[in-house]
Amino acid sequence: MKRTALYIINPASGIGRQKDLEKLIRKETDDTRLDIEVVFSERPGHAFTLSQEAAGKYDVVVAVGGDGTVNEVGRGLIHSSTALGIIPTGSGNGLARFLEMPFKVNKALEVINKGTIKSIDVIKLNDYYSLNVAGVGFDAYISHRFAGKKKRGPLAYMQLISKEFPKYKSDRYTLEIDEEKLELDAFLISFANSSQYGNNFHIAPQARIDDGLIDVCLIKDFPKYTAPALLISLVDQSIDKSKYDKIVKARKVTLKHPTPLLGHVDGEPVEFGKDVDIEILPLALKVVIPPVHLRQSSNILQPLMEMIPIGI
Ligand SMILES: Nc1ncnc2c1ncn2[C@@H]1O[C@H](COP(=O)(O)OP(=O)(O)OP(=O)(O)O)[C@@H](O)[C@H]1O
Repeated sequence: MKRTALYIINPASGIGRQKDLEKLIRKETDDTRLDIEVVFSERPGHAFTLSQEAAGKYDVVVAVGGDGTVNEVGRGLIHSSTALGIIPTGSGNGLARFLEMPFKVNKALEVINKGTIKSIDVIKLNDYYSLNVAGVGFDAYISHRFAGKKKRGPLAYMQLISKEFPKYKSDRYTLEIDEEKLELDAFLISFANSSQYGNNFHIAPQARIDDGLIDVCLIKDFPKYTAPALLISLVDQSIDKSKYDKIVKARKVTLKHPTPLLGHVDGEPVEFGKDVDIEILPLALKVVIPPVHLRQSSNILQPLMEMIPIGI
């Protein structure tokens, strides 16, 4: 039986390769298997509305964009029969990389034509939903600073990090992780569903997306001179071996702070308030994943290669 798919394109995501995507989607669709419709998100939050309206009506709703778009579209499909598809055209693409989605658009479209469906967990933080990684601390601070900047892409992001890092001071947080109570000075605290932020920076190397658990990553206060080693350990997936890192797997977490917390959810800046209640929603979202021959595990150079606009 033919499946139905709604493509939601975010024209503002990524590094400017969105033009002609609609044509390419129509050209590469196998219309013996799939009936498609294509729409564009018109403003922040619009992809969520479109996706929520489509939940239960289409077999697949495809997010064409980065982690922000994937979050908006995915959030609209939680606990529905409709699966999330991903055509990764953003600048970080954390969930797409974790799921080993191919990054060439024609290959990613083949995944939508042929892919299989798997259920994944979702993390709920107060009224927000994270499909990938959410948190507070330095990464959240950077997401707030990065929002609204005209210069996008991984290089602009790294530039901002190197400018802000020397000035940044760790903060004190109170947590209850399942039954364990904890107070600590942390550089950042991440709540990870997948293993990586995006661009192959792995904050939770052992995370599994369907284990019903949140990987709570506590990066403690560390001397600034150890930053290069920590950065390398994010890339080579060994941050969990650092003495400045503690990772705890949990179902439920409460985070408290004396003043309202700036946070991020899948890289998008949010404001959490003083208390954050975090819980896992096991297997709450269906996702289209690539069949084995289309899986692409990516290396650290790939994000740079994607900036060269050939081969889409
Ligand atoms: N038509 C639009 N105009 C402006 N912004 C939009 C529009 N549609 C969606 N958005 C917003 O664009 C933002 C960025 O999208 P997205 O995260 O997908 O791309 P990215 O930031 O390039 O990728 P990544 O998150 O992988 O780094 C999201 O916050 C989304 O709400």
